[in-house]
Amino acid sequence: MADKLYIFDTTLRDGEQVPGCQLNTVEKIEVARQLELLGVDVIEAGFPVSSPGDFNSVREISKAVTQPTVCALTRAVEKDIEVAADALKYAKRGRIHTGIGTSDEHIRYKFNSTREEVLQRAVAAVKYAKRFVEDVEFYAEDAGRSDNEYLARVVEAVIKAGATVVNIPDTTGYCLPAEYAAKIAYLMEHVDGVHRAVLSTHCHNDLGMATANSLAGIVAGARQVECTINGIGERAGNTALEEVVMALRCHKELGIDTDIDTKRLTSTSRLVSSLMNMPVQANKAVVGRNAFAHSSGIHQDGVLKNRESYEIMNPEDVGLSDNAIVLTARSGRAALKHRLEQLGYLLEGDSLAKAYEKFLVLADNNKNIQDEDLLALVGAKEKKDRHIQLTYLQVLSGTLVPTATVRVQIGGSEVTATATGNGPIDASINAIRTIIKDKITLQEFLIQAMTKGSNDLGRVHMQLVYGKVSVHGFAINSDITLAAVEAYIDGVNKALA
Ligand SMILES: CC(=O)SCCNC(=O)CCNC(=O)[C@H](O)C(C)(C)COP(=O)(O)OP(=O)(O)OC[C@H]1O[C@@H](n2cnc3c(N)ncnc32)[C@H](O)[C@@H]1OP(=O)(O)O
Ligand SMILES: CC(C)C(=O)C(=O)O
Repeated sequence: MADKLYIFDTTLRDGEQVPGCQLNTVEKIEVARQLELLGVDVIEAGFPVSSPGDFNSVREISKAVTQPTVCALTRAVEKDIEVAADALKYAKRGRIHTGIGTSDEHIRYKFNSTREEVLQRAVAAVKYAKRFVEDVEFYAEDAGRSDNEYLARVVEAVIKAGATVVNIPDTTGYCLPAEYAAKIAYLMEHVDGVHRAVLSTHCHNDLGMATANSLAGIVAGARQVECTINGIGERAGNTALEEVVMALRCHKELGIDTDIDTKRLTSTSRLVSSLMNMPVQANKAVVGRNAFAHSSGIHQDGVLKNRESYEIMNPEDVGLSDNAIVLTARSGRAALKHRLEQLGYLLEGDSLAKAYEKFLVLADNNKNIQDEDLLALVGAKEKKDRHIQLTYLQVLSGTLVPTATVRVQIGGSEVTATATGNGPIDASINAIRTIIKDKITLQEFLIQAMTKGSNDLGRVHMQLVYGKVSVHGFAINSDITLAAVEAYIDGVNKALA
């Protein structure tokens, strides 16, 4: 049985500190609900004293989610703690996250204070927060640069004062993984009563080591990780939730796991990216556009022979339908053959070699090779020359028996058929089946919105089987019934050809 790592998501607090990423309450609730579905343990919903808007967001999120703990950030200041407690009033499980800087840089310059005074303020803040909630997390800001001996004294004192979780932030993203691991190990070893609280990591990415540092801290004994979706956060960002979660799934030998439903990682990443207007870089680990895209011939050949040749994660596990074989001038014959097969063209030997020669000329001059380019390359018939063409479609659907009337041009004459089904697409396909007598089975059917919004284009992909031939039909239309019928007819044409 793996040890549980608690996932503390701070997308709505530290992530939202990014300029331009501010969300309104409705948007924050949407993200919080998605985080709940994703299975995070704690949602840090905001810093209530900072503005009436943030106060309101924390209060509304407290009402909107039931499973995760809702957490509110404060300084080691009584007023902050009172306001946070008020904002958390409706939370089923509320946590106050209070703290103060413990590095000499913070103590000297930010607070013009002394180590002893800061220690006393830390203890007082935890004790004060305990008056309002049972679950109090303490953060030792800039712990990454804090002296370990002093840090251990602070951690011990706040645990004694009732802290349930103690956060050891590498606020400036300064630490090296071994250094951060040694810090957590030092605390695990030298703090009396350390097992009465959970140690937490909160690593920033200033040197690109946030995930590595978090994992190092986890291996050394921390059992909560503070992270954000897509790694957004102050400056260079925070630890990316998806990276830690998938690293632990890939490295089961560590014996540590989370309750995250990884199949929701991609959709959560896209939601946060679009609401926060923060594009995800194409090569971002786990959720970037290219994270499962293979574009060079040797890799494509390897993946087509066996996915595991170049993939350590299954794309389905992070919520993608499949990996992507992207055709470029660096692709080889295996990838071209594979894509053409998907389009319904089986090329071998000489014909594949000829098509590949033409493909390379095309790819050297075009960054994006479209399916239409490939079809032209193999001399596929234009749509208007296809054996079967749709000329008319009418569907009735709603609270009645879905019915479709379909008219097609087939071998020079027009034929009309009407059928019912359990929905408009089923009815339309049943009508086509009464016209085309050949036994063609629908193996797979996928409808995808191309971007978002109710006026979006729908892309339909159907896999059809005719005897031993398996073909793929595609179509795009803002009317998804029409797109489905066109995709079916596209597949039928390929199968019969
Ligand atoms: C590492 C982090 O991410 S911490 C979280 C960062 N997030 C934010 O700062 C967003 C929300 N912040 C705010 O809205 C405002 O800064 C407020 C409401 C908290 C404070 O606003 P102001 O009262 O105008 O203070 P201002 O922001 O100018 O300065 C911060 C003050 O808090 C003090 N302070 C900073 N951190 C702490 C702390 N953990 N505990 C106690 N006092 C602190 C500073 O020393 C400074 O005090 P001073 O004015 O006596 O020198
Ligand atoms: C407030 C704390 C947890 C923080 O964000 C940091 O230290 O980076």
